[in-house]
Formats: sequence, C-alpha cells, structure tokens
Amino acid sequence: MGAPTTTSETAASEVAAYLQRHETKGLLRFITCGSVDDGKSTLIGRLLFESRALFDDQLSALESDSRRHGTRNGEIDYALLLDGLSAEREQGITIDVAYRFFSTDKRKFIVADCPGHEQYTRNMATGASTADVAVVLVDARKGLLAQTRRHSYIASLLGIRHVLLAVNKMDLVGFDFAVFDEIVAGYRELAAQLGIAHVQAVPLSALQGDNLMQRSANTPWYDGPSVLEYLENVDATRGASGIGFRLPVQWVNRPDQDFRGFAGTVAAGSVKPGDDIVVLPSGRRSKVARIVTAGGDLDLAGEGQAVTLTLQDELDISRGDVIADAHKPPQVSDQFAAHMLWMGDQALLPGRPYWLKIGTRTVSASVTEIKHKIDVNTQEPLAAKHLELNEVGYCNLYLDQPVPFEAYADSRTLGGFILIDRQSNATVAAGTLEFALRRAGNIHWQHLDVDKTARARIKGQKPRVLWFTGLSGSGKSTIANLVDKRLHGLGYHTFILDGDNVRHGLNKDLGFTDEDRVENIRRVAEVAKLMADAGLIVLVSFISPFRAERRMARELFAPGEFVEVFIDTPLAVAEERDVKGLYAKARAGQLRNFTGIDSPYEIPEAAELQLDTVSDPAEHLAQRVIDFLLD
Ligand SMILES: Nc1ncnc2c1ncn2[C@@H]1O[C@H](COP(=O)(O)OS(=O)(=O)O)[C@@H](OP(=O)(O)O)[C@H]1O
Ligand SMILES: Nc1ncnc2c1ncn2[C@@H]1O[C@H](COP(=O)(O)OP(=O)(O)O)[C@@H](O)[C@H]1O
Repeated sequence: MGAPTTTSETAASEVAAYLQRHETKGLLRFITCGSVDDGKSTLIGRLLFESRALFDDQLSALESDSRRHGTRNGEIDYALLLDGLSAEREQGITIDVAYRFFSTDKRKFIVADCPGHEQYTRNMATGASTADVAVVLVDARKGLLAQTRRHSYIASLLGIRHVLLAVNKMDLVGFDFAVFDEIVAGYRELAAQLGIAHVQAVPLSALQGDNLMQRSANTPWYDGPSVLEYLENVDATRGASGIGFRLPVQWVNRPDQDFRGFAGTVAAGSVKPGDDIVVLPSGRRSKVARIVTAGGDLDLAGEGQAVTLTLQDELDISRGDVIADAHKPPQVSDQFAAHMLWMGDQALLPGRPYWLKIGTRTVSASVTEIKHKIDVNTQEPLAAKHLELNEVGYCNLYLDQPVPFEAYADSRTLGGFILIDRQSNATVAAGTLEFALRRAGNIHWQHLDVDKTARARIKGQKPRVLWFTGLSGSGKSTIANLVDKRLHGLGYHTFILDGDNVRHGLNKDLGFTDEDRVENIRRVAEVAKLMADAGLIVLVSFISPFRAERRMARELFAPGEFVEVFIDTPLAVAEERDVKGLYAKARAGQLRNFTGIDSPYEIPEAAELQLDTVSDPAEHLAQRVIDFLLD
C-alpha cells in the first residue's frame, strides 16, 4: 500500500514492476455522502492517512491544526484534513466538493467529498456526475434520515449504481447486530425504489477503525468486506451499454492540407480502421481511415480513449458533431423529456432560453413545460411552475437545433447536459435526458410560396419590430401611439401590440409572476414575428422587464429588424404620474408583484434607442423613433 520503499536493497526490477502496476491499475471514482456529524470527514481523512497518501508537510500541518482546532485532545483530527478552509470550519460544514486522490497496491482512487448540508445539493450532484460508487454514511444511532434519501436519490439520478452503505459509529451502539440489520433492511427498500442495483452495507467505526481497512473483531457477526476491501474490489465498470461507437468531436485537427483529423474521447463502443461511420446531425457517411494517437496509430480504440480519427472521404465536420457507428447510429432530436437539478440562484423559468451543453456541443434551449418537481426527500411528484435552487424537476426541453443523443442510462456523456445562464454564464442546471419526444419528428415546416419579402415589397416597406420597453406609466403606449399615427399617415402598414390589450385576449390566462411574464413575452414575440412575416411594421408595447426575454425576442428576427426602444423614465416619475392608480395600490399592498415595487425591471444595456421622457416631450421622442426607422 502507498508509495514503494525505494531503498537500496529493493531490486530495480521490483521497482519497475511496481511502477508498471501503478501505471496500469484501475481508477475508481467515488463520492461520500452524509454530514460531518455522521463521521464522513473522519472516514475519508483516515482512508487517506492510512493509505499513506499524505505528504509530510500536510501531516505536520495537520498535527499543528489538531492542536489548535482539533476536538480530539491533541490527537490527530482526521476531519480537519477535509474541512480544508477555515471559513468552512467556522460554520462547521464543508461547503464545496473537495477532490482527493489516494492509491493502494490495487487501485487508484479519486474521492469527491460531498457536503451534507441541506443547501448544497448542487455540490453533491457535481461530484456524483463522474462517480461510479457512492459511500453513503449513516449514523448508527440515528438511522436513515431525510438526507440519506436525498443523497441516494441524487446519486441514482446521476447514474450511480453501486452504493456502499457505511453504518458508522457502531462502537456507540455496542456493535449491536440488530441495529445494523434494521438500518440495512430499511436502506435496501429505498435502494430498490431508486433502482440502485448494488448495495454493500458495512458496520463501521471510522473513528476507531473497525471494518475500515481490515475487518474488525468487534463485529464477529459480519462476514463482508472492510470499506477499503470493498473499494479495492468492487466491479463498477458499467459494462457495454449496447450502444455502438460514439465519438463527440472535440476539435478538428488540420495542421496542413494533407491531414484532417477529428479529435475526441471515445464515449461508447469501439472503432477500427475500415469501420463504416456516420456523422451526426448531418447524416454524412464515410469509413475510418486511421486511428491516430501520440503513441502511434491504433488498430482498435475503445471507451475512454482519446484519439484522432481520419476518414476516407473529405467530410465537413466540426466541433460538437458526433462520429458514430453507421449501423447503430444514435437518435437525433430537438425535443426531450429530462430530469434537471436546478443550481441557479434565480429560479428556472419555462420559456426562457439558456445555453445547453451536451457532449461537446452547445445549443440554445428552453424548458417548454415543467411536468412536476420531485421532493428530493420523499421522491414524491409535486406540481410546479418554476424550479428553485436545489430542486429537481421532470421537464420537457426544446432545443433550437437537433442534436445526437443517448438516454442518460446508456451514456453519461451523450445523455448528460448542463444549462448555462446566457447573461451570467453560470451553470444553472445539471440534467439527464430520458427520451426524445415523438412530436418533434412529426411537425414539419410548411413551405409558403408567398414569402415575407414578397409580402413586404407589395406594401413598399421593410418589416420591422419596434419593441418599446419600460416601467408601467413610463410612456410606452403614449409614444407608440404617436409613432403609429405618424407612420400610418405616411402610408405604412403597421400594427400595435399593447400589453394591456393582449392580456385581455390571447394572454388572459397570465398574471404577473416571473414565469407568467416570461410566457407573456414569449407569446407576444411569436405573434410579432408572424406579423413581421406578413410584412408589417409592428409596435410592441410591453413592460418586458427581463433582459433574457427581450434578447429571446430579438433573436427571432433578422439583424436590423428588431429595434429595442427603452422608454427611460425613473420610477419616481412613473409613480408620480400613476396614470392608472396602480402604484398607489401596489404601495398600499393591494397589488402584488408590481414592476419597480416588488418585481424587478432590468434596464436595457444596448437598446437601439433610449428615450428620456423627463427631458423631452412625447411628440419629440416619437419623431426620434420615426427618424431612426426611416433613416
Ligand atoms: N403587477 C403588475 N405589474 C406590472 N403591471 C401590471 C401589474 N398588474 C397590472 N398591471 C398592468 O398590466 C400592464 C403590464 O402588462 P405587460 O404585459 O406589459 O407586462 S409584462 O411585460 O408581462 O411585464 C401594465 O400596463 P402599462 O402601465 O401600460 O405598462 C399595468 O397596467
Ligand atoms: N415625455 C413623455 N413621454 C410619454 N409620456 C409622457 C411624457 N411626459 C408625460 N407623459 C405621460 O405619462 C403617461 C404615460 O402613460 P402610458 O403611455 O400609458 O405609459 P405605459 O404605456 O408605459 O404604461 C401619460 O399620461 C403621458 O401623458
């Protein structure tokens, strides 16, 4: 175990053999779930310590830390190894995923230490997404807790099929078999519900070391492996998933005219020179010419290997494409049912576009429907209009272009995705694709002979969307009306979509929650698009308070077609005007979610026009819009 003893009497060949073993020995990634109180940090600290993975300087730091902070009378406190940051220590919780490395003669290990605090489900998901085994810690005195269910659920959601149930603190229950047995029976029931196929339960005292490295004499009734034996021997290989060869292209390697290689890591199956392949989503076919690696060409490459393929034909392939077995290709779709764990500080709002990253591909995506959210403590489905931080939802997703994919159960690489906020670039969700929605393939674009250009030409104008945004009472309707009247007078074909009016008909089912506003704007943007397709100049006058939806609206149109007009009126001025008496009501608490009072307005950052209604009269501002349009 640990580093080889490189003393002079160690034969050189033994060292070579050791290094060889070390090079080729397998890697197991696991996560630990449970709280600091359950003894999680002690367990990992001790595993690391006893496998001699610690460097000397870490050790001496540990000893002095133990004297300062330790809770164990100057003895080494293993928990301090993991609760690395002092801020975390002060809170008494571990707040981030800490990755640790250690090795024994048999295996190398990467352990993701996942915090047990209620709020940090997202950290656990981060660790779980790459792990093969979850070590779930339970305090023998407390038994299974809500967090045990939650952690196990998230582990199963992210594809972990092997659980080591560590029933810790057995010393505090007198190594009583009955206590252990009851906890294990309860857990097996839970595991069956969650579809966790393999559970090994170990009666443990992480603190005293019982059944940690070796089996303990204190549990004569237990004949299973110690924690370390289990970790060293568990076969957590996923086995062939049955899907064919898949290579998500990471980059195209084209050093000169003669060489064109497609580099990536084999996500599933294996490949040989001469194999028939198909490139998706384009559907173009060829055969593998060579499998190139830094160490020379290969005759065969399998899952997990990083390679560069060259093909027999010149195909146009770019990053994000998937090269696949032509006889067993993946499905391609743009609509999915998916589970998502929400990690954003702002709630998930259906209809809002996010970036979706799957494999090596990034596309725009939105949630069309949250079917339900799932209580992570009980796995019960609950009705939901949005998802908050740490909530799990089952959703329908719509992508702006079709992507090749696999069900997550078959491939973590081609079935797992993350969502990224388009403003902040923060990762806001981790998700698993379940299946493609059939309707995607059944709806086709109807070709229209008379197109937008033809319709606009006959009207003698260019279609435009003038998008007026601003607070209630800022002056959107007043200015839009003036612009409309003048354009009409000049013979242009126009139409006004006004929030107050559209909300009486098409959108009468919507209120003023964030999610209803997102849907409100999505629908009106689609209507504006139809009107622009009809060749009209459309004036849209909605508060449209969120940048993300204004951007979504903009992206529906050709460059230059969408003109954002920010009616810039300070809240105090709009409130002073209070044309409809709504501000007074909102201030009196009779109207909830009122923009500017208890619902946000996100000021445009790059509007084509910014109109200051304090310094300029409405007529003047309307003329500026006309001048911009007719310029
Ligand atoms: N809670 C709350 N917040 C904001 N506005 C409210 C609210 N309740 C009713 N109203 C009236 O609805 C009009 C705004 O509707 P919009 O469709 O433009 O709003 S949004 O774009 O979906 O935010 C808005 O019209 P304008 O004053 O013309 O902007 C209000 O008259
Ligand atoms: N410069 C200005 N531009 C637009 N409206 C103004 C201006 N100055 C005062 N107002 C008044 O402010 C009010 C704006 O109301 P409205 O146009 O209904 O706003 P919104 O449609 O944004 O809710 C009107 O009563 C209008 O006469």
